Amino acid sequence: MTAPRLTLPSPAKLNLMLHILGRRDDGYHELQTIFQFLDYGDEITFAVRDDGVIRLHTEFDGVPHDSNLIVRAAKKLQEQSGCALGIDIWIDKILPMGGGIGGGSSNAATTLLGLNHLWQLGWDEDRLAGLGLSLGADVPVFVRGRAAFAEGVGEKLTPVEPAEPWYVVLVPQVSVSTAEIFSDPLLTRNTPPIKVRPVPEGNSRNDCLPVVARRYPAVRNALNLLGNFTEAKLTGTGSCVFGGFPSKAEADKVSALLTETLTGFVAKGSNVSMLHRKLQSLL
Ligand SMILES: C[C@](O)(CO)[C@H](O)COP(=O)(O)OP(=O)(O)OC[C@H]1O[C@@H](n2ccc(N)nc2=O)[C@H](O)[C@@H]1O
Ligand SMILES: Nc1ncnc2c1ncn2[C@@H]1O[C@H](COP(=O)(O)OP(=O)(O)OP(=O)(O)O)[C@@H](O)[C@H]1O
Repeated sequence: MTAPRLTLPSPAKLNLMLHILGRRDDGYHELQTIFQFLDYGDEITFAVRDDGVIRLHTEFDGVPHDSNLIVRAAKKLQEQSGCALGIDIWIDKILPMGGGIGGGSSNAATTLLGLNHLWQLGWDEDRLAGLGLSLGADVPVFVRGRAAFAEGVGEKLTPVEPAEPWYVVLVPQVSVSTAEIFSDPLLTRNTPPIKVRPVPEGNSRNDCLPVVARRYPAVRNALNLLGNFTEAKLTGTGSCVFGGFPSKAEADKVSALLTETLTGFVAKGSNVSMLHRKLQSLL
């Protein structure tokens, strides 16, 4: 008998602002950032196996099977929970890699939440977010599924409720290495912490932008083009660039003009991840 399949969303995120406060002894940077989700992302399908084998059936260019964050997340959860079950996994991948919209981190979080459900582990969110952090700084926010003001390396999360506009997201055809941007000597690393909550208006800067724009002409070009219509921002360390619009019609109009020469998409901002909305509907 074939096992039933469960398909779950794996949404993208945007960093609505990103300040770098300093560098820790382990080389990681202390940040303040606001994460919001997009109603746009990959879809991951799971089917439980009873032989303990973990197998991702979809191949990724340049990412070996055992290095894929989906497989690493599944293996860690299996090891730490002592679960004897395995899993077959397929992914419909639409999120660009190295785009700053968190595709790999989101895939890891969807895997953790999906397997917790299918393997009936009963882990709570704190424990899943803790395991997630060991896979990447952006994984915990995807595990928790609420738009958040993040501190530390991105793991200290306070829920926030920014406006939920329609975004035009441009995807310059370059993959930006997060590690490379964080090691650039010219990176601003001394922005004073914001101590007031909620974060006051006028703090929407991304400290990575000058370094990324200098290194990647394609990102600079996307910022300039979108900047003709709205405030154009960089998410994470890029490469993606985004701007908000009050309606889908306006976002579609600008997107149609820009995607004649650039790749991009339109998506709604969301303060609750579509993964969590789907999981809630299963209970
Ligand atoms: C820049 C952001 O995208 C903002 O959301 C994230 O903080 C990056 O999160 P991520 O892709 O999950 O990052 P990780 O896979 O943990 O780290 C990639 C590399 O970026 C650097 N890194 C990352 C996060 C951070 N707070 N400080 C860093 O210095 C480190 O060199 C690390 O080796
Ligand atoms: N399932 C996965 N999806 C995407 N990338 C993965 C995955 N597993 C491993 N990777 C590796 O992780 C790298 C970063 O991918 P990711 O899509 O998370 O980048 P990103 O959007 O810039 O993320 P972030 O905003 O978290 O920095 C990829 O270049 C790839 O080598």
